[in-house]
Amino acid sequence: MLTIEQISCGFGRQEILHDISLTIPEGKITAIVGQSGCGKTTFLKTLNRMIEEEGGFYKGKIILDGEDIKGLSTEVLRTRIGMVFQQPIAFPYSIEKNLSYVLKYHGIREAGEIERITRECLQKARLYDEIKDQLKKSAKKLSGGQKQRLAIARSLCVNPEILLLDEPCSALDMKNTIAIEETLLELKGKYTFVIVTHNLAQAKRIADQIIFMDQGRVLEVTDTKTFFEHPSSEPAREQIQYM
Ligand SMILES: Nc1ncnc2c1ncn2[C@@H]1O[C@H](COP(=O)(O)OP(=O)(O)OP(=O)(O)O)[C@@H](O)[C@H]1O
Repeated sequence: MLTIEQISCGFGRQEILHDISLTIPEGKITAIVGQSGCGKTTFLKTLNRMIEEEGGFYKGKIILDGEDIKGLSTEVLRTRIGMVFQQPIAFPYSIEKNLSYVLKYHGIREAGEIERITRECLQKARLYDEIKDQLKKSAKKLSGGQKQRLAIARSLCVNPEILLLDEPCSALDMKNTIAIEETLLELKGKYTFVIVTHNLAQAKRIADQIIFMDQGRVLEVTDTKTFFEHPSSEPAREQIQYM
């Protein structure tokens, strides 16, 4: 569903990622792994054209359902390809309003409909049961793990096809990490997830496909079992050895 054809990208005159071609399968979890600085986040930011907002560029084609994403407005693209960041973002509103303002922005005005989607997305992100009596309270009071699940719920409420997640668990404890992993496992099929993680064990637990990057290049794109049992590149073998 998302095809990447000969992508190179970078900042200023410096090319950071070189000649990447691969496919992100629909309804699966793809994990992007590789050493710090190899370009994982840059690759993720290219997929929804955030790289250009940060003064970067990309060459090549990114095809979403047969259509070059350059033909889509940024607003439509970000609705279809959502993003969750490493540092959880909770806006300084109530928990409820963190989602409802996004829905209103997208033209949903009917109170019952807003309430239904808000509840459904908080449930999908495994947050609803914990906070259902505090929906009017400030989202700033949530814990880091709850904020990250709120960010996931907010991304889901515009019904994206793909959700990009950049190290979503790196600041979280094991309990919250597991809640997020279970959320992704439960929702795959309905959504396509692409997750950057420095945690190989996490990639092994949840991913269907692994993209292994090294120094701005993709060295392996393979199913998770093959990657961990028979890595084909020396850098991947080295990293797996130290898991
Ligand atoms: N906005 C930017 N301007 C210039 N160079 C950048 C920018 N963002 C990233 N880079 C460079 O791109 C390279 C890849 O960085 P990136 O953050 O994509 O790697 P990463 O694999 O995600 O690293 P980490 O695992 O540490 O988060 C680095 O050399 C970095 O300095």
